[in-house]
Amino acid sequence: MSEWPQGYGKRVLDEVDSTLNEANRIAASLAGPEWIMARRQTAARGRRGRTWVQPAGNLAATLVLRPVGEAGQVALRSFVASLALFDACVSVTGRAEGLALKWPNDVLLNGGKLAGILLESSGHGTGVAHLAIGIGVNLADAPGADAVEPGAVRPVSLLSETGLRVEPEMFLTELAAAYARYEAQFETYGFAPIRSAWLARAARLGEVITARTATSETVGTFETVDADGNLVLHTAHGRVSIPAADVYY
Ligand SMILES: O=C(O)CCCC[C@@H]1SC[C@@H]2NC(=O)N[C@@H]21
Repeated sequence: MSEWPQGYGKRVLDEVDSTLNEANRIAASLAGPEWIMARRQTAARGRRGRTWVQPAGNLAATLVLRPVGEAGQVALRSFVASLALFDACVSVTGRAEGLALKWPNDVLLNGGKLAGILLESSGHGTGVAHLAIGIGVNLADAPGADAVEPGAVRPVSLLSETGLRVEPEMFLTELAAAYARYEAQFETYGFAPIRSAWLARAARLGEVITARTATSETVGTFETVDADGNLVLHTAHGRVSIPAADVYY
């Protein structure tokens, strides 16, 4: 069991609309990074405007930061957070087998979606005033397959896949400790080591995948993630670099 990381605050709420909303409300008053956890969310959101379903016993948390740097660099914390999530899963289960990262930042377990991340920021000019990293982990229960769109990875829970019951607050401590380690690495050495570590845990690297946006679909071999965090596919028309999309297998 890890120690709570120094320099990071924590607040635990019984109920809130969304920990991302709470992050927006308190960001200006914070002196340092703060984790907000909620046992229940009444209006949780996922990526691309989707609703996030949070059965009881699952983790819902948001980390609020005031990062230095321009927006593109700040957004790379999506990879920092997904690596931390991966490590927290290893800490609580004692094994990395079956775990993988799906671009841009989902954590998969046995091929199903165990956890998702949603980054939101408020900005001024090219900078970012605060960054909120919202994280949902299906610890106890996963929403039914009907809660996700056709073709999406099926949701799974840690309990159903491993038989392990992990309390949200205990998981949050592992997550916060892992995040603090990767954040320190990112601040000292930049994106390169984070990128390498992420690629070493990537799902479907070298395989044909589909990247979809609201207006386009690209099919190609998953070559790499570049130095800006873009998904790089080798397609019939050459190399394509994709900054934002949903990936389908
Ligand atoms: O679509 C995804 O995969 C991202 C899901 C992010 C869910 C988390 S739960 C805590 C935080 N609060 C929210 O309203 N959403 C994020």
